[in-house]
Amino acid sequence: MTINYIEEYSKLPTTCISDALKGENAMDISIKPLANYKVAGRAYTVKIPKGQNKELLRAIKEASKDDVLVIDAEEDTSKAIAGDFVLGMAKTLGIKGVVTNGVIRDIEDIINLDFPVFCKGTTISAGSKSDGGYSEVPISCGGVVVNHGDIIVGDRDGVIVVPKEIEAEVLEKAKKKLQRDEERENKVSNNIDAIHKYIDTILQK
Ligand SMILES: O=C([O-])CC(=O)C(=O)O
Repeated sequence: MTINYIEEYSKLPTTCISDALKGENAMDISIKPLANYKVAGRAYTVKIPKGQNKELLRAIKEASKDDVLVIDAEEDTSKAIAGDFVLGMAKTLGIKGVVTNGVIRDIEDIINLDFPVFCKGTTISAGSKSDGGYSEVPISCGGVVVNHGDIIVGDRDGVIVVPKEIEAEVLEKAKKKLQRDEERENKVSNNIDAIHKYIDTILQK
C-alpha cells in the first residue's frame, strides 16, 4: 500500500514534527499565518527578485495540486509579492497554500478566500511583473533550506520543512511523539495527584 504522505502529515501538529526533527527545520517566527490555517503539501519552490512577481505567476501555472508555493522574496518587505487577485488564481488552480519570506497585500480579501498564507507581514505597495527569478530550485525561506518537493506543514504555531529524503522516518517518529504526548496529557488531566507525581519525577532527575 502506498502511503499518502501529504494526508498523513496533514493530521500532525507542526510541534510533533519539530520534535521528531529534534527542533531543526522550523521556519523563523517572523513567518506567520495570516489566520487560523492548517496546510500540508509538497514545496514548489520559487525565487523572485525584490518586488517582481512574474516568476510567481509562472509557478502558479506550472505547480500541481497538493503543492505549497514556497517563495524566497529575498526578505523584501517593501513590495507585496501578491494580493487577493494572484492568490485567488492560485487557489482556483488547486494550489494548497503559500509560504514566503516576503509580504502580501489585500489581507481582508485573502482571509475571505480561506487560502492559507504564511508570510512576514503585509504592505500596501504592489510589486511589478518584470522578468527574473527561478522555480524548482533550492531556496532559503525563514532560515531553512527548502528543496523542491520537500514536505511543508504549517499551522498556527508556524511552518516546518521535512526534507523529502527523510519524510518516511520523520512521519513515523512524529506519529509516535503525538501518541506519547496524548498519553502524557491524559495521565495528568484533572488529576492533582498525577500532576504532583509527574512534576516530582522531573524534579528528581
Ligand atoms: O497583481 C498583483 O501582482 C498584486 C495584486 O494586487 C493582487 O494580486 O491582487
